[in-house]
Amino acid sequence: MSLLHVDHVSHRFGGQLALDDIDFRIEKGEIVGVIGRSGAGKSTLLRCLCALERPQQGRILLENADLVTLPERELVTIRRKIGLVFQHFNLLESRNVAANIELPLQISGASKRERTARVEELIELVGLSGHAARRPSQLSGGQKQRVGIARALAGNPSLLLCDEATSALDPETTTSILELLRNIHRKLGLTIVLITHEMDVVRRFAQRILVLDHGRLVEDGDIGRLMRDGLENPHIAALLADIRPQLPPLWKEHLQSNAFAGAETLIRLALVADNATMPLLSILDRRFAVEASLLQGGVTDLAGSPTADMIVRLSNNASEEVFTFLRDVSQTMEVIGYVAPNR
Ligand SMILES: Nc1ncnc2c1ncn2[C@@H]1O[C@H](COP(=O)(O)OP(=O)(O)OP(=O)(O)O)[C@@H](O)[C@H]1O
Repeated sequence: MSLLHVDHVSHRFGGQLALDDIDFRIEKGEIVGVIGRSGAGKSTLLRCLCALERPQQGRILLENADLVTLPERELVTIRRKIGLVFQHFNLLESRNVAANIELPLQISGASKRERTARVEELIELVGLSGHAARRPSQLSGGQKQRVGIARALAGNPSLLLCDEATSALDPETTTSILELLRNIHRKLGLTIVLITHEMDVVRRFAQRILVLDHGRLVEDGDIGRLMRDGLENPHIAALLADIRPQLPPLWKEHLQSNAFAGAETLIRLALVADNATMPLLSILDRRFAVEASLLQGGVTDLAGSPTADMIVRLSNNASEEVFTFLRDVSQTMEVIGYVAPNR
């Protein structure tokens, strides 16, 4: 039995199909990233997963209980199996750190002794020892999110759902929160679903990725495989666009979209799998006598595999044979434009 089975779920707002026949399973202990651009359906899916929205079609089975058909009073119990971590933390300023973490335990009727012991344990788990008496306003964004995570874990959920949990944080704090989530996963074997629009977060954290696009599930697979094919897969490449090398502004100014006599060509290409580490520039020089210079990019690590992603300038003697070779080694090779020589 899967921990979660989203079984052919569709949901419409008026004429707008927000979720279109979404179907996937999540097994216990998985770390899954759900990614999509704005309007892809991420929030709607999240709301359905925590039974805040009932989809019009399909089933959502959490440990075999169908969130779509359960009566409201039974949903209260089921919702306790889901820990929610929010983008903007949603902490109560009237309560200190310990009391914020304690809140769900109070609501579920745990005894004072149980609550105190659990809160102490959670404060240590999220690295906030010594901060129990502080108010949210006395904490940094990263510390607030640690409180949010501790509160989400208070009731020992089966599933931790993180809704853009790092989107309000700076890159360094994002890294520390992802490390914390990874540690928690290791220690507790918890199942974590991270819903985000940030590909960089997903590629660093998740084991598996689900890509939503216009309400449809367009990719579902092992992150290593998808990242290795990533730049050659249109859905993944579009999501990676933000973290791909960009042409420096100085070059953009002089870029022309049509070729002209004597023009040099600027190309963007990604080399994946075995091609990632090929000495491309020296091959172009030796085999084709084309002078190629790297303007931006290099070899990066995508889910543990080297991937070269770069913008390259080719001298004006690059023939059709050269472009055929480049398309052969990189399916994503594209001409960005043309510049006058000696720029
Ligand atoms: N309450 C609503 N009423 C009408 N349409 C809605 C409602 N909520 C979402 N939609 C529509 O459903 C589609 C999916 O929206 P959703 O908010 O789930 O996307 P998202 O991926 O979370 O986007 P974002 O990253 O911008 O939050 C969008 O076209 C949106 O306009």
